[in-house]
Amino acid sequence: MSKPAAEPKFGFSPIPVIDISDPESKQAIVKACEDFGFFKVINHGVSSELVSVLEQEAVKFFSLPKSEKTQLAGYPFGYGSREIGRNGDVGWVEYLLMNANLDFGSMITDGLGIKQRDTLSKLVSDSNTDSMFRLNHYPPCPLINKNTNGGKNVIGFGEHTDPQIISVLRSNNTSGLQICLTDTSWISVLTNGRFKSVKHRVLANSRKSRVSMIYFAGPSLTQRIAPLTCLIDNEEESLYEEFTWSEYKNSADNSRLSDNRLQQFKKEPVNDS
Ligand SMILES: O=C(O)CCC(=O)C(=O)O
Ligand SMILES: [Fe+2]
Repeated sequence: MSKPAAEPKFGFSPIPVIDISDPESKQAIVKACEDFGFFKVINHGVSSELVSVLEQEAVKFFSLPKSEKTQLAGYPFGYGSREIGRNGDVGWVEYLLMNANLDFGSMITDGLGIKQRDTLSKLVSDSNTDSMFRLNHYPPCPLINKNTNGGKNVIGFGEHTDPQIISVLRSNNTSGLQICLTDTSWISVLTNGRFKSVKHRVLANSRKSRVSMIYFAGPSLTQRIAPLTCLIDNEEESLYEEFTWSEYKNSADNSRLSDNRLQQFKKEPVNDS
């Protein structure tokens, strides 16, 4: 069971909304990645029928008896409940994590003005990428009650930055996702600090269930991770030591949800004095 959460230090501010049917949207995407690390997409061309079928299937799956769902329990892929990762993080959530593969990186590459059109998309679109699809279900939470916990928040999914390179999220109409606008400690290595990776969390709801679906795009395990050379100036130093995706994943596997997983790869600042 999750502990009642401390008062949020999460800020609120209008999130950029990007119409990706607009040819100018590529620049807006890059600006949103630099300023927030988060944006809402409209006119994305994914049919509402498809989305609602997927959502209904997710609801059907999570409505199955626990004994049937736990037959799919596994790590890293499979069904899980309450425990997030293997290092003691818990939340008011159950989920199903699957292996998956899509190509959508080229839009961001275009916006960054990278000539080789598919640089980023290649990273996350190989046939053997470490990409995944996650369904989350946050059932109504009876613990959010004035008598039992003073009406405090209950954490559905604790504060974290996503472990992969790009995340695409869709949720039903139940609110709960909060993004932290004041503390963006996770900084993308590939853009040498240019793009932000936003901290976020989900609060459980006392009456309604929340269902979310997220596609996490990642590269292949052997991929070397370093700033894209076309994005850094000649004199600009990389902020991070080089590492492979598999080295990063191994260290991420041993971290807690709120840890900064890139810290160990960060270069020591040079002291001029
Ligand atoms: O359920 C949500 O809306 C977000 C979940 C999330 O942040 C995650 O699965 O990484
Ligand atoms: Fe997340």
